[in-house]
Amino acid sequence: MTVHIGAKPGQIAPTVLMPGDPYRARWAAETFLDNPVLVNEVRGMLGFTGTWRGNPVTIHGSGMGMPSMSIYANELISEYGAKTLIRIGSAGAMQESIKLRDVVLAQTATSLSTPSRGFFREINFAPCADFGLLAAAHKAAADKGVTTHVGNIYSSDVFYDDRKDLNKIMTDHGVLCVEMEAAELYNLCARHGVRGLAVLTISDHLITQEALPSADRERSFGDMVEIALGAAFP
Ligand SMILES: O=P(O)(O)O[C@H]1O[C@H](CO)[C@@H](O)[C@H]1O
Ligand SMILES: O=c1cc[nH]c(=O)[nH]1
Repeated sequence: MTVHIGAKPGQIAPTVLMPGDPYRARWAAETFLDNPVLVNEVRGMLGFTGTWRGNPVTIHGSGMGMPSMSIYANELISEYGAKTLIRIGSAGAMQESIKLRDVVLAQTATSLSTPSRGFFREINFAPCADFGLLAAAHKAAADKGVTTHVGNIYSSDVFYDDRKDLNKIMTDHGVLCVEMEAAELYNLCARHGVRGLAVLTISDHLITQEALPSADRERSFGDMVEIALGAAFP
């Protein structure tokens, strides 16, 4: 057990899928895993371990924002030995060519800052996905007939951003979408020598202002979960 995770040693699988939303963790575990067992509920942050095609998998919430992701990723890696961490998150589209429910594979993640800022000091570190996972996710999506967008995303510290000029700069530089955790996940995976990837589903659109309801964000992003599982176990 750790400060934030109540699982016993051995109850967390080497492969962990991480939605921000703990209820998405429950839905994904109950929908896609065989024999899912609740292994954490400290602070209401749910984690489940089961199997997918015979492979052990944990699906554990990260909470919203990079500080929360940092707590769970650090404990999962350092205390439970997680080796592959795949964020399964929602995101806001920043390009007109990207539509609601499209899937984005985050090759790299731009940010204004991350919790690792102090650690890196003068280094402007470029957080990036594990290429093997990225390539496997791309293939898993293609095999399912799901079109993906692959590229740079924006990991923001704010959901309600009053700096609209920043969004335009991101859009003008080809950034695909905005979310709030991937950059720090990639920083931590690099630091600890483990594999990281973010597979995202577009839940709303910063240009068209379209948005899906919260129930859809919790329970309807199955393609993203199957792509993440297919990437982990190609
Ligand atoms: O749906 P999740 O995975 O939580 O991801 C996105 O949704 C939350 C904001 O609504 C942030 O955590 C953002 O990254
Ligand atoms: O962080 C996020 C997630 C979904 N949609 C957004 O606009 N921002």
